[in-house]
Amino acid sequence: MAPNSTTNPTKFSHPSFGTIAEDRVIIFDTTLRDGEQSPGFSMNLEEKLRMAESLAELGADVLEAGFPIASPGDFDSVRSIAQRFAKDGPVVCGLARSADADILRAAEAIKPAARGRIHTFISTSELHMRVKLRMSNEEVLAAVARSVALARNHTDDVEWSAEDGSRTDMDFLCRCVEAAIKAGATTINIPDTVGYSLPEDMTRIFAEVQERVPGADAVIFSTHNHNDLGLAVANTIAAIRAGARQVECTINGIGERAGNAALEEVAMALRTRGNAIARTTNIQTPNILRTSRLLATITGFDVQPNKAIVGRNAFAHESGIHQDGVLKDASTYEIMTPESVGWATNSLVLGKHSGRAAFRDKLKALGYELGDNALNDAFRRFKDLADRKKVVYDEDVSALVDDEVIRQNDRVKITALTVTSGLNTRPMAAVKLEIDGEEQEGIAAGDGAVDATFNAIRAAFPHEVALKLYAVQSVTGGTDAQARVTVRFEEKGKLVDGQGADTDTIVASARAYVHALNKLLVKRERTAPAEMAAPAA
Ligand SMILES: CC(=O)SCCNC(=O)CCNC(=O)[C@H](O)C(C)(C)COP(=O)(O)OP(=O)(O)OC[C@H]1O[C@@H](n2cnc3c(N)ncnc32)[C@H](O)[C@@H]1OP(=O)(O)O
Ligand SMILES: CC(C)C(=O)C(=O)O
Repeated sequence: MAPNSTTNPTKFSHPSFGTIAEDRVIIFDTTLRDGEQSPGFSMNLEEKLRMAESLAELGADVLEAGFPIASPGDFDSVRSIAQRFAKDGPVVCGLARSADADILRAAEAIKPAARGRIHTFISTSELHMRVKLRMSNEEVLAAVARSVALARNHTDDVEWSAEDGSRTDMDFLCRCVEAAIKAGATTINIPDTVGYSLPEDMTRIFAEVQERVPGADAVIFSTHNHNDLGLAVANTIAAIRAGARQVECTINGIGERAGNAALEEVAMALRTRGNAIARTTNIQTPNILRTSRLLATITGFDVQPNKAIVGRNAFAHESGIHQDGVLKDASTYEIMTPESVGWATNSLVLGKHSGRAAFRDKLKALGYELGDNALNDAFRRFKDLADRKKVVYDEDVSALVDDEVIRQNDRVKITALTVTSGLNTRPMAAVKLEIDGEEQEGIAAGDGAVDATFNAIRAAFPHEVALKLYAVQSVTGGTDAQARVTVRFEEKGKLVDGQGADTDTIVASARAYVHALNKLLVKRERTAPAEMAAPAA
């Protein structure tokens, strides 16, 4: 049994944290170091400082601020962050290879911090030692002892990592860990550097190392997982359950190649599945979203919409059955509240999979109260629109319902429209109108598709009217946006406006024309009831 497994928790005393509660997991954020190793994600000093501030507010316990030997800029960043947290705040950590120069540079960089850590590492897998380091086992063992001891001369808080630890021979890994502990390491990290492990590998490795290595119960074990197989968070949770007390993670899961375990996912897994995992963090989860967004703004890389916790769709529901469930009780489809991670609310996105419950709810929110028949008519048009349009925005719903409402008592209705137009073709339009219940057809040519359509309407329902205005406006953005068309007629000094909306501008134009025509008929009825609105032929 691992000495600090979930059934036998042990309290730790650590130079930077003192006694650590049995159920506490230390969050080691490496957004500014491993995260920055994502191609294209480099941050300048000012950006790193802003990010460090935000991570501290989020409640990260350790900030790995950079790799000081890598460049003067990296050194300055680590040093500036250490200066920022000179009185209190998170532990500030600098990374170093086992080389003396790396360790001395890291020591100098973290010096101003109230609590500073040197994190030194060396590869322990047979492949890395042979091919990359070209060092023997004994040389690596000596480097472990030497680097940790040197780091301990500069700070009490020293972390040692076995790079490619998860692919390391277990006997050799245990010897290295023992050497690091003997030399004074206070945190031992066993990374899955290339994201190769399965959760059961993590369980085995962490349990075995803690069981076999003398002194293991006096240090904190840490887990650092890459996402090459999409298992970084799963492996992190498995390591925690096998006794790891520190997790290394990044905001939005950024990091070398496919990235690291995402801090927000680990923190929320621990919080949401508290009973099963029995571990907590200091993360102020309502700050998660804004920290994630700050990183996206700084790096210029948004997270994908379906990203857990912080993706645009993480609390959005599009399908009718889910929306209906969420409206009845959000817990039917939400395992955590949106507010708990910083979202203002969840969202019911209207689309072709939505049902009446969500549509009715949206109408209510937009201030419409429709009877059952009107609701059904509007819902039919909404489904038709949703089939043509990827996202149905609030403005689309308003335009659609307004269009429906204004047409309820129309005497003239457009029931069909066919238009042909193009290059070197005379535009032609054919319409079918229903006039007081009777169908009339009209065919006409025109100077363009809209002109032909208006002429065809006049052919089906002869009338003379002065067209004073024709205006098209896009309801939302995108080529699939609805067009909202306004036409204005003038008759005997009186003006009437008509509106029409549709994803097809010509259809919207025809609707607008017919709408204005209906209003004109009503106007005529009012001014000359005896003539009963005969069309002015
Ligand atoms: C798993 C990880 O994420 S480890 C961190 C990875 N991050 C980075 O590499 C980012 C910063 N790196 C850099 O700026 C540069 O690589 C530097 C400054 C560290 C080194 O630059 P250079 O001296 O030009 O060496 P280069 O990068 O070409 O090669 C790395 C050298 O470090 C050696 N090395 C690698 N890891 C270690 C280690 N833990 N301890 C000692 N030496 C190591 C390699 O064997 C190689 O040595 P060699 O040149 O004698 O063959
Ligand atoms: C330096 C170590 C911890 C690392 O980044 C890795 O192994 O992935």
